[in-house]
Amino acid sequence: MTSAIAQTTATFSALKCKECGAEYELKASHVCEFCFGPLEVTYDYNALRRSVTRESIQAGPNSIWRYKAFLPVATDNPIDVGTGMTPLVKANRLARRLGLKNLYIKNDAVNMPTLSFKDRVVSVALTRARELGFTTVSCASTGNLANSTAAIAAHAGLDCCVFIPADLEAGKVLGTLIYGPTVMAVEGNYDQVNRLCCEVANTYGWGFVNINLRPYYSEGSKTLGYEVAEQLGWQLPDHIVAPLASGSLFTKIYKGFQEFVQVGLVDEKKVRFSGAQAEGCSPIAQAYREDRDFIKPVKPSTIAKSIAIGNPADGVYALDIARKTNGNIESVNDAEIIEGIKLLAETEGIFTETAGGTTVAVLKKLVEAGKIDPEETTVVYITGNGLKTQEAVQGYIGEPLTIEAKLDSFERAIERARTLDRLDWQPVLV
Ligand SMILES: Cc1ncc(COP(=O)(O)O)c(C=O)c1O
Ligand SMILES: N[C@@H](CCOP(=O)(O)O)C(=O)O
Repeated sequence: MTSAIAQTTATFSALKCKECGAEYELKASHVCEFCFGPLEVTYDYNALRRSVTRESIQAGPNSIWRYKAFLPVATDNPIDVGTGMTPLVKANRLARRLGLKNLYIKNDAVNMPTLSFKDRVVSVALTRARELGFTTVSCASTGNLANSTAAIAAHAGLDCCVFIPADLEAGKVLGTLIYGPTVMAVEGNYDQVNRLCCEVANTYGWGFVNINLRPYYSEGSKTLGYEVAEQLGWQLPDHIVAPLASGSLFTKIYKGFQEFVQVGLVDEKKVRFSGAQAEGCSPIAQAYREDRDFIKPVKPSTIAKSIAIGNPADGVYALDIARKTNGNIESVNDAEIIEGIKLLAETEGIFTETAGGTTVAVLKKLVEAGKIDPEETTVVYITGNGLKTQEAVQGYIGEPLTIEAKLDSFERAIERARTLDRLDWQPVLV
């Protein structure tokens, strides 16, 4: 079996406004000149139907690039740092705890190279940036995107300058600086960082992955839909639960499923889409609850900093998908987010960051409210790694028991652990 990237003629043809349908050439641009709607890449699905099969995908590399025909890059040598094809874990212990039967975790906490789903979108964006002739790349980030942009730019030999809010977690800041980019820590929240970056993008000839390259960048998230379909044996799940910040990830998983149906790789199915937000930044959940079809921007205040976007670019599209698929959008508070992180770690051995804690906590809330059928095949998207947001659980997970290097010290500690309720299992003696 070869793992070569299939030589394909480009199947993407234009940028199209999601609102008014105006078409544009494939340049670095993200907003419609007529109605200010977002631009999206269009594909020739008839050509894809003729040229792509399950077998041709499986013969491709063990990375997102096995789906290259569905991604907006022309080169046969994309930047491949092993991104994608992360495990789809059958989460039996978590399922039992919640009273579900068919629960899966799509684990992007172990994505390469920087342990979040952002490696997918950045691999696509920087490949496209190179094609469009950019030598400097940039982003407005809540942390994970900065990690990813810096790492993949380093690999590709691109100059890099990233913008983050100044109050990010240490792991996120260090996880960017290590790759040697220029890091601008902006005094302000993500929405202010993003506004500044829009101005910088108008002044400097840089490729901003989530601004002027956004139509290409966002397509990378479709691979989270494709992989789940392939890993479930070329079937769609019944229900997915995913975190929402800008709403882009959510809408692109939906687009990924739809495209696989459209080209005949999977059978049609109505997948329910449920979204998760932190209560301290839940503009989409609020609109959902209040039955509004517009988003009122909010000022974020939550430990879930990676998803703290108060003015979500794709919020209305995420809202629409949740409604039309009979899904839900829920929010949880910071204490529930911490419990969500612990629950996933203790049942499945997966340490997620605050975005994942939010998603697991929302899953629990939806199950308790009877909004997830125990029989449904449900996939929960875990999008980032807990090692980057250790501050969030500090003080909530106990301390190690310090002992002398002597057997009796150990045995006293075992007794102490039992009385402190820190040992709920019986040590086996020889
Ligand atoms: C770990 C993590 N999960 C989820 C999201 C949400 O993605 P989106 O902004 O596409 O909704 C982000 C960033 O926004 C993130 O960093
Ligand atoms: N959460 C992102 C920042 C925003 O990304 P976008 O896709 O919503 O533009 C990050 O990890 O930095």
